[in-house]
Amino acid sequence: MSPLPVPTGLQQLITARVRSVPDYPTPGVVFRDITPLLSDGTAFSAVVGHLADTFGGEVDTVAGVEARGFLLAAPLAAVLGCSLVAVRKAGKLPPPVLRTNYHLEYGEASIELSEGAVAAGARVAVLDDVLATGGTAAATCELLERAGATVTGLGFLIELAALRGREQLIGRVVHPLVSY
Ligand SMILES: O=P(O)(O)OC[C@H]1O[C@H](OP(=O)(O)OP(=O)(O)O)[C@H](O)[C@@H]1O
Ligand SMILES: Nc1ncnc2[nH]cnc12
Repeated sequence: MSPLPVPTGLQQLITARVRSVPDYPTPGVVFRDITPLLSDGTAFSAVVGHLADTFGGEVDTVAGVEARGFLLAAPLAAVLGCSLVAVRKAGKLPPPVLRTNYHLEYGEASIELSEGAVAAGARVAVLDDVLATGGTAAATCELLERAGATVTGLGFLIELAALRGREQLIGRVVHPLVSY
């Protein structure tokens, strides 16, 4: 698939509604807070609409990464009429699960996927708010592929380009709506 160009007006809407918080959650990190965007129904609807235009007809399932990825994946799955899969932080899903460990910009974590949550052969869009180092997204792809799914593409509200997350996603379709 080839992602649609993001209209300049939509990019401006997003950047105007993402709050940058220095030194959170640890010194040196600039945290990109999407809650002002979520508070603006028009902007949020435009974001989901663009993602639907991008992934519509190309996927059977939308996978959201806990927690902020759920906020994008759930409305997208509903608009597309696709199934929704939750990729969760370790310990939140009942067994049996597939699990993997990964590194974050500000720590380490493990994520899990319920066995049987995604159909073998399903075409999946992975959704998250931020692509930073790419550890979360790469780990999510690994879990989905271990489950037998195909990752058609990954959608992000924000790419933090300096953290070079795309290097973890070489060969994949990566579609951020804005890049910082
Ligand atoms: O590209 P990476 O370096 O892996 O970072 C990106 C991930 O970090 C954030 O999640 P976080 O783990 O902070 O969890 P949250 O959504 O529950 O706040 C963000 O929502 C992405 O999932
Ligand atoms: N700087 C950042 N802001 C928001 N979410 C993040 N996830 C990883 N890095 C982040």
